[in-house]
Amino acid sequence: MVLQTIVVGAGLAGLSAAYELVRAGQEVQVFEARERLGGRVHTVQLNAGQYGDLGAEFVDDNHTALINYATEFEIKLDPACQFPDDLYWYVDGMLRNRESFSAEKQTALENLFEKLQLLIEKQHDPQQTLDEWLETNQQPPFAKWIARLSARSLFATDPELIGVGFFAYFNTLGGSGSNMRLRGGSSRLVDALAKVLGERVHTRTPVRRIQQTENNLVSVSIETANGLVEAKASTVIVAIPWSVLRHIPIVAPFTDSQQDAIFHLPYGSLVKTLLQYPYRFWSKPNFGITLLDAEYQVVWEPSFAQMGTERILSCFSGGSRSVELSENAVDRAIATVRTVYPEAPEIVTSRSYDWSADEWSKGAYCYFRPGDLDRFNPHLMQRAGHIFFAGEHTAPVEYRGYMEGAIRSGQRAAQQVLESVR
Ligand SMILES: Cc1cc2nc3c(=O)[nH]c(=O)nc-3n(C[C@H](O)[C@H](O)[C@H](O)COP(=O)(O)OP(=O)(O)OC[C@H]3O[C@@H](n4cnc5c(N)ncnc54)[C@H](O)[C@@H]3O)c2cc1C
Repeated sequence: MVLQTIVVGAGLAGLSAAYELVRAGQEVQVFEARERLGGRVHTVQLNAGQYGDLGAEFVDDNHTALINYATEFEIKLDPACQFPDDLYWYVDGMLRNRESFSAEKQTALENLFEKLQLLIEKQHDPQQTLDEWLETNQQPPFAKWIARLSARSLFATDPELIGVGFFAYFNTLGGSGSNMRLRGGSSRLVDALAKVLGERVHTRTPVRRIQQTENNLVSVSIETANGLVEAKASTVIVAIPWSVLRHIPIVAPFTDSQQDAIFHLPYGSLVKTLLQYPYRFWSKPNFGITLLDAEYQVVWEPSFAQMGTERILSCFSGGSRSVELSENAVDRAIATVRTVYPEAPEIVTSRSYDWSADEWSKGAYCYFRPGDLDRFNPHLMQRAGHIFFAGEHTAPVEYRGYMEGAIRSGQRAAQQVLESVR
């Protein structure tokens, strides 16, 4: 039997693609390697009915595709952090927000972002890493410190690796600074999409090989409880990270540039650790987002709008520092929180996840090295024969590394499939 469309991967990209195709009256089957759905969206339950997200969590107010789905599925969005008011830095042993910096530091920050803006207005993708640019442009030490910290905390990579063009471009984008969270956790959206798709979604079915055959069908080898099964489809949407795809044999009419991108698109490293405390031990009702130059570079409170006296802190470690945490991740997160709040009590419970060590994501999300925007970007969302691509890495640059990017890419891939069969 020949299926209409096979979707590989049930993260938000694959599920959105399948959902849009089903809405358009197409037949779809989704194959997911893990036992659970959602991929890098992973809500977990903690004590006392509270929950946290080990993967994606924040929704910007310009993430309209996600907000539209949330409205459609009647999932409420709670306010989270508001930028820049809720942003704090732990500098010289003190918590500071932007207003409490000295005039000299404020000017250094303003100049940094102005110079980055000017840089990309002149050159699309300069051949320098963020670190090289900071040094050659003789930025003051405070500006360098903030920029390096931002690379780790936003892009999950090191300033010695990320291209200054991508860093600058991304920093000039974004919503108004008003952030939200899906009430009940990000997995609620995954569950809502999966509910509509029903039995079309299959878990514990890793795809081991993809091949476009001579008769223009795509043959997909799927591992099942009963062994390897071959399925054939007219079109396939591959919605898995390319950090994983590069390890799967795939035969398709790729261009050299597409192959280059599949094999070399880099992914950041990220450990996210949730610490649940018995009570709130900070003075402000809203913990805000605190950036610090430690093993974890960002700490915030995801339980702000949740019931109960327990409070959760999310700790985020990006780049090479996250790789060094290994099995001590929870202890290191506790120590990081105590750097800022020495009075922090013993935790009630914790959950931690290393996304680089995860077999089905092999990294956090993609980033671009110097020159990568020009080298990879034009090829990421192109089809190869009857094989189409979705996933945050194939979204418009401003939505990369976001749930919004995953959803938009899934919707775009579904549209490409529909146009191809018309
Ligand atoms: C720690 C962390 C924090 C984040 N924070 C935010 C945030 O606050 N806000 C935000 O918007 N975004 C955030 N993101 C990014 C967001 O999670 C991703 O951009 C988005 O979820 C990616 O969705 P996707 O569908 O492209 O990929 P994935 O979610 O990775 O889905 C791919 C799916 O394919 C499956 N798969 C892989 N290989 C195979 C195979 N061979 N066969 C079958 N299935 C396979 C995987 O198991 C997975 O389920 C965060 C990411 C991480 C890791």
